[in-house]
Amino acid sequence: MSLIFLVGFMGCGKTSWGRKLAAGLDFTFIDLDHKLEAQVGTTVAEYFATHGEEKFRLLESEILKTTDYPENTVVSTGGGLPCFFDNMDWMTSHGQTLYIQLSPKALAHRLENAKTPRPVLQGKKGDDLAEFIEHKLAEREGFYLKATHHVDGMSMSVDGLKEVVGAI
Ligand SMILES: Nc1ncnc2c1ncn2[C@@H]1O[C@H](COP(=O)(O)OP(=O)(O)O)[C@@H](O)[C@H]1O
Ligand SMILES: O=C(O)C1=C[C@@H](OP(=O)(O)O)[C@@H](O)[C@H](O)C1
Ligand SMILES: [Mg+2]
Repeated sequence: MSLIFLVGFMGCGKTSWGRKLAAGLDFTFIDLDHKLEAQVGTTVAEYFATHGEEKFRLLESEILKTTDYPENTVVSTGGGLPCFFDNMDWMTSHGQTLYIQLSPKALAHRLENAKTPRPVLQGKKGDDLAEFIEHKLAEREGFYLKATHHVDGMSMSVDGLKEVVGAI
């Protein structure tokens, strides 16, 4: 049973790399935000707006822990998931965890241009966004660093990721 959880800040590439890595390994791909959206029938942003962050955190944790994962699966998590409850410990005890590390500057650049709205960012732009990311990443990175493997988000490739997974 190989279960690989991708963790990291919003915009580091968990969803896009997760899909590519799963295809490269011939694994199943699950994005927990997509799973939540399918379950509640709205987008993450709409769910936040209607029910608030606290309910979202409870639901994403429940989905993480109750999903019936197929044998070989790459799981992309939401950027906040490792930082709530015992979610990070749960992932490290149920599979391998891989932190996609990116600088606040690179994250700000991606999130400024991202199509999917991130409610946690509250529509921030420019310097406000950059400052917010720096603080939020500092707050969250201790959780991400608990991951068993760390990869540089700027110099990633599917083959490089496969090598890391092979080593696992
Ligand atoms: N390797 C990359 N280089 C540049 N931009 C990227 C790369 N991977 C993802 N992006 C962009 O960054 C944004 C966030 O990617 P996504 O996979 O949704 O990240 P996450 O799931 O970690 O929030 C998207 O707009 C995507 O197009
Ligand atoms: O960092 C966060 O708190 C969040 C990250 C999002 O996922 P991505 O990291 O895939 O953007 C999504 O779960 C939600 O908007 C909250
Ligand atoms: Mg994502």
